[in-house]
Amino acid sequence: MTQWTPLHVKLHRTLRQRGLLSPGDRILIAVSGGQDSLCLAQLLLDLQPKWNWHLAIAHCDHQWRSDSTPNAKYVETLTNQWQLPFFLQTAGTEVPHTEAGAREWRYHALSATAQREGYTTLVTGHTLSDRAETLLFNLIRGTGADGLQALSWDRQLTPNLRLVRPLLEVSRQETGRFCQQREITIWEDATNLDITYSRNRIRQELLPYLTQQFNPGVEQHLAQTAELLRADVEYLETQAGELLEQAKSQSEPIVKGEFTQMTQRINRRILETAPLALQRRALRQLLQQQLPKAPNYEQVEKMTALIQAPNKTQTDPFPGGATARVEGDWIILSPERR
Ligand SMILES: Nc1ncnc2c1ncn2[C@@H]1O[C@H](COP(=O)(O)OP(=O)(O)OP(=O)(O)O)[C@@H](O)[C@H]1O
Repeated sequence: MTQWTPLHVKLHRTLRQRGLLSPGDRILIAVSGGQDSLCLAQLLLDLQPKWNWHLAIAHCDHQWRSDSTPNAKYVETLTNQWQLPFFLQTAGTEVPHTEAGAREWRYHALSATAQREGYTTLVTGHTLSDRAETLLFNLIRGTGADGLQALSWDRQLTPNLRLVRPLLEVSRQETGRFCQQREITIWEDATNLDITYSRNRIRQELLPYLTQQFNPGVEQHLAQTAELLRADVEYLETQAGELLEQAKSQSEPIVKGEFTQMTQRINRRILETAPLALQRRALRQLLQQQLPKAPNYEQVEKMTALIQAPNKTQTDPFPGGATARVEGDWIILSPERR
């Protein structure tokens, strides 16, 4: 059996303490060929005899880079050496050549493979370094605590499939060192070096600058901040959900075409007594439930202002045409302008 390193011990402990994986789980590992996901695959393989998992590897070929086919072949060869099942998904021409478009297709393809092949957990190689970068990226674009806590340990993707990120306490430096020690060849993704992407500039320029000029532990500290915010956000979201339920009264269904849309009546007097943080979150949850697109900062602020606004105040239409207005003690959100 492979000699356990401190990294094996750390991962084993994280998995147990956080209840991320269970013995006997059927786990699909998303492997790009980069150092993080290769490190994850090798670590899980080393831990497998203790946990009795059923492991398999999935790779998504975006057909985007000129080396994408040999990249996929390389992951397949390694998988064969590891004697694990291998699943490849190749993108068609319809997949947009943007980071966001590629990501969306990838999660969709990975989920579809997992469900088809009967895997109940999908794991990715996101690290502490990704968490720090995501926090900075979202901070610069403007976000509340929700954006800063980005990258959770686990999330239900569908009723039968959970996404788990076991390496969120491991840095990119550690995954690099591990691959070197184990002599695992890393497939270098040339687009990672392209600093025209803001994410790469954060990785290549901003974080090294902050580390040298401000604090050598900045990456770790940012990741810890993300972890603290995660628990805060979870708590606040639960409280806001309860507040919203209290403030909601009868809903009046309106039949419109083949769709049934809801007019929501929200009691302002109940919202008024709650702290501003919960008022905002409760109304954002309401807008999320009712609008076709996630509401932005201004839209949530407009709704929140209605709590104290004079009677008959009305908002401009939200995307999709819904408007909100004040009637006495109530905020009324209706699917269309009156
Ligand atoms: N082509 C791929 N095939 C399979 N898995 C992949 C692929 N690309 C990325 N992954 C998985 O996603 C993890 C994160 O990769 P990366 O940071 O490049 O993506 P990202 O777009 O920033 O991810 P996310 O949007 O989910 O934060 C990898 O460690 C790996 O597990």
